[in-house]
Amino acid sequence: MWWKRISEKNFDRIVEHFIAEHPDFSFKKFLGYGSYGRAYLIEDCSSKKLFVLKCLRPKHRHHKKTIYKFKQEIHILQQLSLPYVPAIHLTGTIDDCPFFIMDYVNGQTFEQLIFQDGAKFTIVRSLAITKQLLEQITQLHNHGIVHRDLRIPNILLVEQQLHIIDFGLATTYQKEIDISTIENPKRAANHISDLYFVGHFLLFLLYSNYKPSNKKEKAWQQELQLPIAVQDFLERLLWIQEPFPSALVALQSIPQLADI
Ligand SMILES: Nc1ncnc2c1ncn2[C@@H]1O[C@H](COP(=O)(O)OP(=O)(O)OP(=O)(O)O)[C@@H](O)[C@H]1O
Repeated sequence: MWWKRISEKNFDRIVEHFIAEHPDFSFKKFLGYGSYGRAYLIEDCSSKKLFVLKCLRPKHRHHKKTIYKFKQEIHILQQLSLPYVPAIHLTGTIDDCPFFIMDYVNGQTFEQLIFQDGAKFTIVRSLAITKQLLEQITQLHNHGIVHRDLRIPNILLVEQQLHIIDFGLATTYQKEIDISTIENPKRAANHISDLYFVGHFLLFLLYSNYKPSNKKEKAWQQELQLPIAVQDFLERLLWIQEPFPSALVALQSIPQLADI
């Protein structure tokens, strides 16, 4: 019956069964879940290539707004054809829940690198990584898409190359937004949102190398004691100072070695 609630565990079994019945794929494991979706690792039986099946969580399967958002993620990924964004290979529904199959990004998220592996990023390395991210974001914006969720679990490193996943909050780039009307930079449908997230991403990288000298927490400007060019750059990303007018200008404004 349509109103019957399926537990997430039962749903995992339904997905596993669906994959087992599919002639092309085999089920490997459950990867994780977010607020909208559950993700599973699957393998193409002939090429042995790994893919991710992302499915709407069953508790949302009758929520029109959530289904719309989920389908928008599919639509956005279908529009993009970029080497650092997973391509979509198949879409469909499992027990009334929409799903899609995309490339598996076989790397580590920056959340894993920093908090599990204890990776430390110097200022120079942090800026080099941020430069790569800004190059990708500039391209995304040129394709008319804003990601709006560029957090450390959604950015992965694969052999020194960054990859971006989870386009669940992405939207089309709106050119005509008056910046003075933006109340929440995280939700803005233009560069302001992604640059704000890049600012936080860069702070995570820089804090990986920070050793607190006393227990009292201070503002990042006092704790990190960054070269002024880096602090100014961060403050513009975070909209503490005048924001950059585009991701391209932010990219062109990355502090150079001589400024550090
Ligand atoms: N293309 C992918 N390649 C590798 N891992 C992925 C991929 N897509 C998702 N994952 C992993 O699967 C897990 C669940 O991802 P999913 O995007 O469903 O949820 P989420 O990131 O927590 O966010 P949301 O709340 O936006 O749905 C996460 O651990 C994520 O790293």
